[in-house]
Amino acid sequence: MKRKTFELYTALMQRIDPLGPSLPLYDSQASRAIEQRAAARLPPHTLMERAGQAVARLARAWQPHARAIVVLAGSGNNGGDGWRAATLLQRTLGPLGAHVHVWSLGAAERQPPDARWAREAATAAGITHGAAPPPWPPDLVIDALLGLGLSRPVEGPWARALDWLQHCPAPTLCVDVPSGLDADSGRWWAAAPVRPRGPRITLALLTLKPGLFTGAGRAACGEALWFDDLGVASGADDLAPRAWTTPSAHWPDVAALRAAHDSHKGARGDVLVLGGQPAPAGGGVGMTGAAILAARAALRAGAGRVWVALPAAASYIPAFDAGAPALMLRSGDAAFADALHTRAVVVAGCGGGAAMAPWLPRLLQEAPRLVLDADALNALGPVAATQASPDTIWQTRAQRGWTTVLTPHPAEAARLLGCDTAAVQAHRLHAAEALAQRLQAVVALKGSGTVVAAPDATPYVNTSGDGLLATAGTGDVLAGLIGARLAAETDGRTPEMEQRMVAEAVAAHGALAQAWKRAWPPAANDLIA
Ligand SMILES: NC(=O)C1=CN([C@@H]2O[C@H](COP(=O)(O)OP(=O)(O)OC[C@H]3O[C@@H](n4cnc5c(N)ncnc54)[C@H](OP(=O)(O)O)[C@@H]3O)[C@@H](O)[C@H]2O)[C@@H](O)CC1
Ligand SMILES: Nc1ncnc2c1ncn2[C@@H]1O[C@H](COP(=O)(O)OP(=O)(O)O)[C@@H](O)[C@H]1O
Repeated sequence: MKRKTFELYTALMQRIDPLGPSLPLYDSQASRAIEQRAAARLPPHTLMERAGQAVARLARAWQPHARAIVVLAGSGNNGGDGWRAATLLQRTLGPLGAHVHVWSLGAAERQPPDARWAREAATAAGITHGAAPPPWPPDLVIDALLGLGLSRPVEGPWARALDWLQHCPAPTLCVDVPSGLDADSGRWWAAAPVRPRGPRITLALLTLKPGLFTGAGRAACGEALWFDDLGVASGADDLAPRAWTTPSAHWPDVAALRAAHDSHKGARGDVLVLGGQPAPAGGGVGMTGAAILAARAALRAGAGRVWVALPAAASYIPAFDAGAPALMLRSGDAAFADALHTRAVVVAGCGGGAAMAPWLPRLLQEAPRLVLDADALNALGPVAATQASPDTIWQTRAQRGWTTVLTPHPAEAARLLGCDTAAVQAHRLHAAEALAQRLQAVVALKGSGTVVAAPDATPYVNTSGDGLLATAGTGDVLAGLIGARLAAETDGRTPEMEQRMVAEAVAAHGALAQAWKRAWPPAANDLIA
């Protein structure tokens, strides 16, 4: 398709840019409320007509040569969108020799009015349909089985249809929410993991939902996520978003650092990384590299001075890091005293093993700016799992206006919350918020679609990054970046600013993976080379 025609077909919709500006995300309850308000002021079926048109337009723009089209339509309004798109596609592509078949599931008599209208119009237009796929192989599939309405396991014929969808090699356009995905949480409700065989894109309708961006969301949506607000500007509504996507990664700001002619290394902010242990022969866990990665990341991101300290007193301290000679390597005690003196951000945990536990009380009581990662979080487990009462150290830190950031991956978050990893992954936003509230801290719950939560605040969901980050040490890099981001801001800060700064560092971390252009995947250190 010519570029101009593609642009014409997609003019009213937006391709979501993972590195783009912050966007509001609405859960299913708010989306339904926005829909009902809009429907009340529009002629009947307007939203479904617009939804059908949007799906048909994107389908034609994406797969202009498709002539054998299967639409999987469920029994709700998601299926209604599919029926409407089928009619519109048959109308425009039929004269060109195309055939559109609807594979419908669920009881027609239970369809909501809009969906019934769309189905009846389709059957009146002669669209072929049935309770099974057609005998011919499709060259385009439209998934309109389950959308906003899914919130329980998918079983029986629905599960078999999902299985067919996943194994189908044809390009698939998912309507609103990929079938099987929970729009609110990003939980995947089908038994087989999300692994579509063919190319896939998703078109979100009316609102962007948080589940599209976190947990299984990114994998389920496929290569691209498009958005059509159906002419209803949800931002103008008084309904609060459930979350925001992370702000675009304008940090580190190299131009600003260049322009700061009157600055000096002390003005850029200081970071101390307390972590790492030498090899097992030295009694440690052999993870000094983790601390070095965090420290190099902080340096690379513009921190003025970065120290590395090993937490175990008896540990051998390397003379210097040949890959980053600007790092200053010290003993834990000496470095911590310096860090307190200079108000450095202390990033604690990366590869610190069991040696982190004895440090924790001191860190929590004395370090005004603290990022707790990895082994520091593991050492916290029993502390965090108890309900916080007003006199806990967490409350005290918050009352003093001190900064506390935790960066758990899902298994670490599960240990802190006293549940299992699956429970965290099933409710990523809730899990991050619960921890943030309990510990009065900013919490970055890592994984696809990192959630950055803070007490009494709307969380951010990160849109940048991809599977390239699924390699050892990338979490240490993130901890260092967060340290540098916080260190750069020495003046007055509010909790909202701190949450935003952490979100910016998370977004910048993901952007590192997206900027990777070489044939071989990066190791963690390559991302900051
Ligand atoms: N509101 C909006 O923003 C707008 C909405 N629009 C569109 O409507 C969609 C929402 O439609 P919706 O509310 O009818 O829900 P939907 O996703 O079709 O699912 C409900 C159906 O699925 C069934 N079902 C559920 N779980 C199941 C399971 N595990 N296994 C089997 N069946 C299961 C459920 O059955 P039941 O629970 O009744 O047994 C019911 O029949 C939305 O995603 C968008 O595409 C746009 O047109 C305009 C703006
Ligand atoms: N599939 C993925 N998509 C996006 N980000 C990912 C993915 N896998 C891992 N990441 C990111 O990579 C980092 C891994 O951190 P972590 O699990 O702590 O690793 P390590 O402890 O080895 O450094 C986190 O920032 C996480 O969000």
